[in-house]
Amino acid sequence: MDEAVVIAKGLGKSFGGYRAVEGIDLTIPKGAIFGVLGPNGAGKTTTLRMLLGVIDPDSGERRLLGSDRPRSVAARVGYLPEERGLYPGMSARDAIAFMGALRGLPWKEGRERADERLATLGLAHATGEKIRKLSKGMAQMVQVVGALVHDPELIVLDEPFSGLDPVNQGRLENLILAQRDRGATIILSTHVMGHAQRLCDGLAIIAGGQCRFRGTVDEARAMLPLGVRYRPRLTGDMASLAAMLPDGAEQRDGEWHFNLPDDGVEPLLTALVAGHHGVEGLSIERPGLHEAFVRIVGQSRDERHGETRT
Ligand SMILES: Nc1ncnc2c1ncn2[C@@H]1O[C@H](COP(=O)(O)OP(=O)(O)OP(=O)(O)O)[C@@H](O)[C@H]1O
Repeated sequence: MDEAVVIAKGLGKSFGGYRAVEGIDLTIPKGAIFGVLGPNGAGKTTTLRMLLGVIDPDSGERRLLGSDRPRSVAARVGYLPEERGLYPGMSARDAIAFMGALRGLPWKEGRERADERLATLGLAHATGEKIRKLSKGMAQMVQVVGALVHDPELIVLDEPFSGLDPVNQGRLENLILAQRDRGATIILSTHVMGHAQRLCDGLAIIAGGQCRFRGTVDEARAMLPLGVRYRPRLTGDMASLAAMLPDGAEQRDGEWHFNLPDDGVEPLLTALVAGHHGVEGLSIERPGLHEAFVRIVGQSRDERHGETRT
């Protein structure tokens, strides 16, 4: 069996007296799209930087592509850092070729790939433009293409969707899926659950510097009970309607939302119909990753309540 592309055990890092990351364990198999999710300040970027060897952990160990010296395998890695930046005077084509050259790709090959890959993304018009003339989102797409131009085995994208319009977000999702299809492993950090739900084979949710969940999207969603959305046909006496619904039921936009009762929805429906509230709409749904994320992160906030940063 192939060794996992990334193995981290007990990674931790302090800045001054502040423990930004503590005890992160990760195993990311070859060919996976792996999401590192978490709210602002959770420790995502710090974790990615430790995995890549941009900074060293002060506790724990990591192996990247079989090496415990991540920088020694940098040519096999593509990295989009959180801080974006390209030379403004370069054309998009040359900026991409330059990033490839830094990772060992011959200049001519880099320029050819730049043209070809921007065209595949529907961005052929950008290739001869100077970076300073591109919009922020377009420059970011160029930087993503540059990070991948040498066909790395491992791709690490820190918040790759931030600042992109919906069309470019869709292009980037397709690009990430195409990279997995060619056999690359992708790690991406985000706090936008929609992207993670569509793309990720596995994920870690980090909050307060610690890993709060590791598993698949479906496993995260299965942590919450099924949800019911109920729209009454006749609203009538709201107090009597609300009294029939399970504890915690909330009304939003004319619909009631609550957890599926243990005995199912049938006894409740019978009571609602008998109580002259009727049923105009009813659905039973698995909660999304968004709800699971809010629950997991909320719990970790409650646990850390009262801690202060020194
Ligand atoms: N070089 C540094 N010096 C001091 N504190 C730092 C440094 N880098 C990160 N931190 C702190 O460590 C914590 C984690 O930061 P990090 O950037 O890893 O979070 P993040 O999850 O990537 O957040 P965001 O989603 O906002 O980018 C934060 O409290 C941050 O202020």
